Amino acid sequence: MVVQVKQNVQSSSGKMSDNGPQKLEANILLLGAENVGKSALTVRFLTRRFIGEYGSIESIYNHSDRVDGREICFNIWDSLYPQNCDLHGCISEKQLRWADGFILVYSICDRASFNVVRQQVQQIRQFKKLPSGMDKVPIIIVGNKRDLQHRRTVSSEEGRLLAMSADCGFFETSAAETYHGVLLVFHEVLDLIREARTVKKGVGIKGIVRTMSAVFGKRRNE
Ligand SMILES: Nc1nc2c(ncn2[C@@H]2O[C@H](COP(=O)(O)OP(=O)(O)OP(=O)(O)O)[C@@H](O)[C@H]2O)c(=O)[nH]1
Repeated sequence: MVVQVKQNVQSSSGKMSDNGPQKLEANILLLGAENVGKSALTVRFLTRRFIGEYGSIESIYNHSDRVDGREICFNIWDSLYPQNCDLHGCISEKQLRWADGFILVYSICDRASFNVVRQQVQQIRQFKKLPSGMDKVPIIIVGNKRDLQHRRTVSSEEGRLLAMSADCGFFETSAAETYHGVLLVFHEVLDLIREARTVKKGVGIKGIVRTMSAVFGKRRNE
């Protein structure tokens, strides 16, 4: 598999890290069947543009931006759906290891692509090894090509139900029509990654509950 690395604005190590309050680095993997708009969503997010044709090249893009006053380095892997699937289904072990968060894309006009997303959610939930302390992998499901309502074969309801049942975020959008909708998708996956990392560090809700229990428990024993 050839993965082309494109430097966009600033380079990075490709590994999720949190270097103090200034910089957060997040690896985001786009998955889904062929032709659903993975590249269109990625390019829209990176350049604000929809250029129509993207070719079939697998790329990892590095892009730095400020979100909520904090510098974020996005590493975005725009994948190709493989011809042959391996032990872990159609997501490689390398991809599973690399990603901090996943965007699973289908086309609202292509039921087969919706079924691919259904399988890929299961594969991620089954095979992605969670770093200790993290309780779930951040996943967003995206129904793309919302502008093609007249060709719709997957209802919004079905998309939402799948996302709910698999505990994922859900958006319907159109890479062709809206930059803002696409921005929301990437910011949401970033939020989920940040949340997961906070829980991992033990300062999330569970961590606070544990700390309070420890304090009050100790007082009771004094
Ligand atoms: N109408 C419409 N067309 C779209 C949209 N997003 C992508 N397309 C078109 O769908 C086709 C496939 O888009 P890509 O972004 O190359 O899809 P992909 O999932 O990266 O495809 P592979 O590289 O084969 O994996 C292109 O002709 C795009 O112009 C959208 O939101 N609306």
